[in-house]
Amino acid sequence: MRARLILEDGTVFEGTAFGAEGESFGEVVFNTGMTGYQEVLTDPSYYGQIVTMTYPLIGNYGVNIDDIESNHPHVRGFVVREWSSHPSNWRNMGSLDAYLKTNNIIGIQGIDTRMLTKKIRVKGTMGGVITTLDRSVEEYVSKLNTQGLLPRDQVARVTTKSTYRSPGKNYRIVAMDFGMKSGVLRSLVARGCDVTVVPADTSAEEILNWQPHGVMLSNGPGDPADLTDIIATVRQLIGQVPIFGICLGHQLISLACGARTERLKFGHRGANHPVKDLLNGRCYITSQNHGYVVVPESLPGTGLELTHINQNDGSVEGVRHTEHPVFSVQYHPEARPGPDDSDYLFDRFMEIIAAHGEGK
Ligand SMILES: NC(=O)CC[C@H](N)C(=O)O
Repeated sequence: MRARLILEDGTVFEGTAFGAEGESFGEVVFNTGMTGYQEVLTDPSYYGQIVTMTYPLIGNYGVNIDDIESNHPHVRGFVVREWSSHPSNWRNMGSLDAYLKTNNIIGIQGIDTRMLTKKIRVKGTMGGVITTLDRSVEEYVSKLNTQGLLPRDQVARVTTKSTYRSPGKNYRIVAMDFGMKSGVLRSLVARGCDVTVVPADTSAEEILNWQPHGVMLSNGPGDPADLTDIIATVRQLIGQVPIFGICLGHQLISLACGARTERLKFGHRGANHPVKDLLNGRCYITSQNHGYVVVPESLPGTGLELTHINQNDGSVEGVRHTEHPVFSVQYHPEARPGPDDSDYLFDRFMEIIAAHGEGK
């Protein structure tokens, strides 16, 4: 069946449908990972986005029940050069096509994903629609240019509805779930932590009532500056308890301290972004998925100092507080998908908690 991807600037890509049928609007972004498509599909940070994979063959190892980062896919659409109809892997439990159909995600394949990616790189992230319907291009373009593409309450839509706990014998951690990948929870559980996962609108008072040794601020979708209530909560927590922020969590810490965030032209999404840790001088290959970034010029006077920089574009990849046990990174130390190079940051969190306990 014919499918089209139409961008807000009027560009039309003709391909064939895979996954579900119909039409789906979203923000068109690209991910450069060669593998990890199931983790990408299920990462709640991609809520509202149509994701293009730049690697030309996707689906070749099928899908399974382990490589998921949440209960179901969150992308609005999936774009590939070619999907593999004959997946082969010892863990394979089904095809990508069937998985997308089951989860009602519309896909398009057979388009020039290289041209699409170059267009996004030049013009920046754009709105788009994948459709198998016969509506006119003009109709779609006018809709894309007039309607607000993404809701502003994305975090409220993907956060846990109720508090849950993963018991452990090590430190008590409260994780604020803004659309948390399960990899974050797994990395804490792997260190024996007793983790209580709370909804995004939980107050600082409620969080401190759990008497946590540390608070984890998770990744999540959308523009961090929209989350004024959560920023106020984070501000109240700083100085009370050790805090580690990942991606959206990092942006919220920065905003809570008075720094600013801005939208990147086309974002960082992939599994091989080089980041330098200024504290140990080493470069790490990191897993990334973000469209916003902390403005470096806004850091002075906030109490935050730069700890990590992106080696490709020099952007802010990590900060720490100079007075309080608070630190954060813009990328994904939990990997999934991507390299485990930055796993040591969870150990750093444990060390910071231990040092904080001794100082009391
Ligand atoms: N993975 C994330 O937490 C993404 C954070 C934020 N939504 C951004 O796009 O920058």
